[in-house]
Amino acid sequence: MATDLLPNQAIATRTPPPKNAAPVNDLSNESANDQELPNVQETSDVAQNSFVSDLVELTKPRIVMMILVTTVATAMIGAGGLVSVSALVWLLLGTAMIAGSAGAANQVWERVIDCNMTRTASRPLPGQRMSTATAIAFTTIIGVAGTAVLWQRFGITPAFAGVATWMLYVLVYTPMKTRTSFNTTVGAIAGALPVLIGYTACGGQISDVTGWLLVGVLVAWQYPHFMAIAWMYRRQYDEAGFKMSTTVEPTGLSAGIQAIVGCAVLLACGIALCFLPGSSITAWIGSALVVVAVYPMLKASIVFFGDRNDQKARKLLLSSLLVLPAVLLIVTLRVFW
Ligand code: HEM
Ligand SMILES: CC(C)=CCC/C(C)=C/CC/C(C)=C/COP(=O)(O)OP(=O)(O)O
Repeated sequence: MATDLLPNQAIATRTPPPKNAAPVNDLSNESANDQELPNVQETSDVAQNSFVSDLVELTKPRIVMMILVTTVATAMIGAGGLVSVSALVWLLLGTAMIAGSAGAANQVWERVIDCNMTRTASRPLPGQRMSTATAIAFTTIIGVAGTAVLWQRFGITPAFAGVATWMLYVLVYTPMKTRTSFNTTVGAIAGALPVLIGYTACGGQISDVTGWLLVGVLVAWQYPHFMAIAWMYRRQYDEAGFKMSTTVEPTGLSAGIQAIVGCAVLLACGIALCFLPGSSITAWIGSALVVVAVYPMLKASIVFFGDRNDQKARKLLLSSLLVLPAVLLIVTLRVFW
């Protein structure tokens, strides 16, 4: 079973210790008495550090970090300018806690099926490094805390956007993953709704076209982003019983088309955001920059569509991780031009 790994996976993937593995300081082993045993403090420090790192891993930190990037951009777009440091700190803290809670709840839900994929088997729950009760307590605490921070500091709208995203991702998208490949569309909406947290927290209205165009940017971006991943891990998804575009249509042609269409819609939303404040030379410059920013991902999508292999898919994934921040930077700068 091919197990292409994302760069970080090579580090993150570790096989859980066999159930009957002797404990680290097994004093029944004679030779152990002759060796310098690590002192209790060192052992407990290591255990504490690994527990904390497992809690962080439960939140899907790299996805949360990118969500926070979108939050900073959409907050400034909603504010029509700079946002105070204190507001930004509370906004990022609240969003990170809700997003992390969603990621952790997803891992609680998938703790059994995650054992069936090399990519996810080393996570804290399938890796048996944390109890389900601890994970449930953790996701509840940070989810409630994050919602309270957003509600208290920014009002009910951004808090509601966060709770709605949480529920869509955990209670709708996650169970859909083993039933229909349409789950990706639901997941894309869940992954896009957080932009409304930053946008409405800092002055934007939920009825603004701008906010929904930003949602459109994120929804569109997730297709090239995930179709690359769906191809790279197609065998693992299929063997684990997930329904993804590349498992229900194994040639990958559908995945390639969805990636290209996602790039086209992303271009349209980005250009519309540049022209929304009015047609001007800066709108044309901004639009040209959006085209330049999206081009590498569009090219990678077309190349992947024409020649579907892991190497082309990895290039598409990596381009997606660069294109999103670039497009968000351009549409945010448009606020100041
Ligand atoms: C349909 C929606 C999405 C799906 C199905 C999806 C799926 C995935 C998967 C399976 C990975 C690999 C995770 C791993 O390393 O095991 C990944 C990586 C990543 N995703 Fe997404 N994702 C989606 C949307 C998003 C959104 C909305 C964001 C943030 C705005 C995001 C940011 C990232 C980042 C930064 C990585 C790279 C992490 C790394 O290098 O390991 N994704 N995504
Ligand atoms: C503010 C808030 C509630 C934010 C939450 C939004 C969020 C976590 C979006 C992630 C998007 C997404 C579908 C990730 C893939 O999950 P997956 O289950 O397909 O990934 P996996 O296969 O690696 O578990």
